[in-house]
Amino acid sequence: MISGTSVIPLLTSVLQDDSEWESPHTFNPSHFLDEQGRFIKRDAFMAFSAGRRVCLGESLARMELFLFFTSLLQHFHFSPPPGVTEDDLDLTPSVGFTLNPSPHQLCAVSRV
Ligand code: HEM
Repeated sequence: MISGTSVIPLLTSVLQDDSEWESPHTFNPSHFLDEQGRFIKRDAFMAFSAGRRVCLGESLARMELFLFFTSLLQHFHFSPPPGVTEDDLDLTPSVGFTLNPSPHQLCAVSRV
């Protein structure tokens, strides 16, 4: 490869690799749980890339996401709106520069 060539890694090649993930195209948090429900680290989860150009903000991003979501889940119970079941939810991502969830309505009921 010629020096100075721009390289754009396609992380979907590993993040959606069907030899690595049980259901690579669906939102499935169980990918990160063993049979006992304990967290497992998956080497194929490379959302922050790897090597020399790995994300410099990885630890900050992981800490922020942990604090943000645990704090929400400790304070609220989330559910679909009345009349909608979890099976009715369409979790197909909208495709853009990144994969985003499509807009949903939900109820957040205070736990306290
Ligand atoms: C969920 C959140 C984040 C994700 C998924 C993410 C993902 C990534 C990825 C995949 C790259 C490599 C891009 C490439 O191929 O060159 C990258 C680079 C980078 N990220 Fe993040 N990032 C996140 C949050 C952050 C935060 C919070 C910061 C800083 C506060 C940050 C700072 C950087 C920097 C400076 C680079 C460039 C590193 C380099 O090329 O030397 N990122 N990020």
